Formats: sequence, structure tokens, C-alpha cells
Amino acid sequence: MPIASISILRHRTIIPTTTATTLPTVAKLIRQISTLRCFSVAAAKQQHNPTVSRKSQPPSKKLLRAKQTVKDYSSLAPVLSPQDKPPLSESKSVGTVAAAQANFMRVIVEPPRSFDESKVELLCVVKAVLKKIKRRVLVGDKVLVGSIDWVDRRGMIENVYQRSSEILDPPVANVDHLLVLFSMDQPKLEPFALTRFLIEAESTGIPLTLALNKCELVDEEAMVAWKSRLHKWGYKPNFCSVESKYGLDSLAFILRDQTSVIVGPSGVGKSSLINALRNNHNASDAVEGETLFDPILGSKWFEDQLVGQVSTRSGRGKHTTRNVSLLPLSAGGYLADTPGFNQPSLMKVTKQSLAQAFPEIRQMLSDSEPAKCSFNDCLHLGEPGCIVKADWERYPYYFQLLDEIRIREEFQLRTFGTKKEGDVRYKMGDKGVQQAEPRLELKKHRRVSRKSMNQSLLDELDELDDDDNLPDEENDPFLKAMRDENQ
Ligand SMILES: Nc1nc2c(ncn2[C@@H]2O[C@H](COP(=O)(O)OP(=O)(O)OP(=O)(O)O)[C@@H](O)[C@H]2O)c(=O)[nH]1
Ligand SMILES: [Zn+2]
Repeated sequence: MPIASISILRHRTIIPTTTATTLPTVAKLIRQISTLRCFSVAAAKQQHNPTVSRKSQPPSKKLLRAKQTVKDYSSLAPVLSPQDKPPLSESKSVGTVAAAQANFMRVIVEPPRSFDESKVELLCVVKAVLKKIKRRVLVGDKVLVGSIDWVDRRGMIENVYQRSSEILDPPVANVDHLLVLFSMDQPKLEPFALTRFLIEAESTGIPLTLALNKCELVDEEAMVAWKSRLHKWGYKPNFCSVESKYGLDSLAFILRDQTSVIVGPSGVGKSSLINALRNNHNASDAVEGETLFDPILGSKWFEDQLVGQVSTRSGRGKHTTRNVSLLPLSAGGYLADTPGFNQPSLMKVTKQSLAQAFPEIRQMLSDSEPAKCSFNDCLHLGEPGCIVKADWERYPYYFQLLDEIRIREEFQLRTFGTKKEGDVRYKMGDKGVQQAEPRLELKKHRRVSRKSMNQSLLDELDELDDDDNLPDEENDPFLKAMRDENQ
């Protein structure tokens, strides 16, 4: 299963893009990323929130109980395969997680057949058993919802379907497509910045579309010139203008029936485009006035995105602390905005994988006979026998990025002892669901005393122990409220 990652820095840190990238800059970058990732894990741990502590129990008993718990639970909730069609009663349905807020998930589900309605929004909690077996539910996940109260619009996520893909930042599951958006002007289209975004997007392995907004600000000649330039890079740009509505129908057509994430620098018009596509009733398949789903009264998460609110004081985009949401488009499909940022980190791109992220190099390699360089692991630096020649526009960019990645890898190797350290690792979870998790501790700090190791083990078991002794309803304020209401 392809698991991909776009690492997006939520900072406006500008890494020098010349070969003079300095080590302190790389160190700072790595520190920031580690902090961000550690922070998210800390936040996830907090959600666990056991209500009663049972520290007085002897450890051996706890260990036994915890073992049983894990064993029972993994068999209790096997991941659903895409073909699975669990029997659906009136109180069960299948849907897509569209937004996550604290412990609640907003899920858009198919209503029962007796309802003559479009899809319905439900406010859901995640069943405690899924938390226990550490199966994270992400925005974009296809989920089985049970205990549905169709009147109060509530339900409980009982299980998750296997993911086709997963990106880490923003954390979204089942992303089918990336929309890389730049503007022709304001801010001006800059080839190296565009290359960085394209490389980051290419490195996920998820198909991408390149769109160039604000095309009403430039003349025909500039568009023709960029079109032919990008064609040589291996891309077919979609010119558009939210202002004049040019090109919006074809974008709506490309985006329909898939889940896309929009990426691009601050100010290019991502939020404006999302709003336009969501309200674009001229789009081929959209019906005038059609509701996309039946929202819960007072729900605000799917409302129009804020436009153009970049703080002049801090220079930061307005999305720095916002939760990711999948916004339904009027012509079908979902689109997730990403926080305003200017500099993809390229943290997941390695020296070896960089070449594959350039369509020009992919083309040269596939044209060759046999379909590879004369050297194994060739970095295509112009050695005799290397089939990657220097006669293409972005070759200097390839060099420049390779150098940046080399410096980062060497730094990581020196500091942490391994290239991947401080990064993200993938764990094969229950029934083949791969889960990404940040490495919390760096190797050199890993030697913890036996005493503290035992303590942390006990703390973990305590967590299991605690909610093990409590029925799910007791743990969930939401379910408690549901139960109280029914009494
Ligand atoms: N001239 C022109 N301006 C546009 C167009 N589309 C968006 N804008 C303007 O560009 C500015 C930035 O738009 P946003 O939609 O906030 O850009 P963004 O990419 O979401 O920015 P961040 O959230 O910071 O990442 C706003 O003032 C928009 O009105 C367009 O097609 N033409
Ligand atoms: Zn080569």
C-alpha cells in the first residue's frame, strides 16, 4: 500500500536555496520538524485521557490484563477491506470523515434508504476499542458508523476501511490527487519555488495536477511561454483565474469524484479557488441550488474559506493553527486546503529518490536501453556513461536540490547515527494497515535507566488498564450524554 508524505512546514522559514545551505539552518529545520511531530504525538496522547488511575494494583496483574486486552481487541476490530460490505441496519452506515475536531469527527454518510435525502452529516465519536488498539481515524478515512441517532445526528465510528494512501502533513487518508496551485503574478511565478513544490508533490507518488491562477493579470504571450516551458518539464499546466472565472470548469471536472489536497505558496489563491469551486454552479454536473449534504444545524466547518488574511505583522498565513477539513465540491469530490506556507521541506526526499521526482529524468531513463544508467545507484552527476544529460532547463535545480538533500542527510547521519532518525517511521499495524508514527526519541538519548523504563511501561499499561475497567460509555462524554438522554 503506498504511504506517502508531504511534509509541509507551518513556518515561514526560508531555507537558502543555493548550494550555500548552511548546517545551522538544516539543524534548525530538523529541530522544528521534530518539535512539530512530537507536539502532535503529545496531543494525541492527551486525547487518551484515562479518568481513573489504578496505580495501587500489582504490576504483574496489570501486565497480564494488558496482554489480554491487546489480544482481544485486535481480533475484535479487523480492518475492513474495500470490498467488505458489512450488514447495515437502520442505525449503521458507511461514510467519509470530513473534519476532525478534538474528540469528535464529522462524518458524511449515506442515509438509510427510507430517507429521501442527500448525504447526511453526523457528529461522531470513535469507539474506545479503536483507540485501544491505536487505530487512528484520519480525515479522509472511509468508516463504518454505528449507534446512529438520525434525529440528533450522532453516531459512533466502529471501524475504519483500509486506506489507499495517507499523507502526513496535513494528515489526510485516501488522497487520490494533489492540486499544485501557483499564480502567474502576485506572487510572480518563480521556477525554482515551483520546482520545490512539484518535487515534494511528486515524492508522494500521488497523481498531481498543476494549475496556474490569476492568469488575467498577465498577457497571452506570457501564458504561451510558460505553457511551452512547463511542457518541457513534463507538465501540462491548467491556467485559471478565480477573478475572471477562466478555467474553473475544467478544474472542477478534474477534481470531481476524487479526494484532492491543494498545495501551493501563500497568496496564490488556494482558498479563493476552493470557494469558487464550491459555489461554481456552472460546473458541468452541478445542479443549481443543489445541497451537497444535509448539514447539522449550526455546523461551520464547511463554510467558505477565509481569503487573503495574511497578517502584515507576522507575515504568516491565516491557516497556521487550523484543522484540516475535506470540503465537498459542487461538481463532486472533496478538496482539502493546506495551511499557508511557502517552503516544502523535502524531508521525505532522499538523494536516491530525487531523480525520480523529475519527469525529465524519468523520461530519459525510460527512453534508454536498458532502462537504467550504466551505474547502479547513479546520482546522474554527468559521469561518462550516465544517460542523464545536462541539456535540460532544470538540471541546475536538480544539482541544487541534490546538494541540499546531501547536506541534510550528512547532518542527520552525524547527529543521529541514521538518515531516518528524527523522521517518521512506518509500522505495520493490524491486518496490514500501515501507520505512520513520528520517532519521538533520538538514538543518543535512548539509553534510559531500567527504573524509568519500567515506569514508562507501567504508565502505558495503566492507560490500557484504566479504560479496560470502564465500559466505553463511561469514557465518552458524548455517549454518556446519549445514554442519559435515552433514560
Ligand atoms: N487578481 C487576482 N487575485 C486573486 C485571484 N484569486 C485570488 N486572488 C486574491 O489573492 C489573494 C490571496 O488569496 P487566498 O485565496 O487567500 O490565497 P491562499 O493561497 O489561500 O493563501 P494562504 O492561505 O496564505 O496560503 C486574495 O486577495 C484574493 O482575492 C485571481 O484569480 N486574480
Ligand atoms: Zn546516471
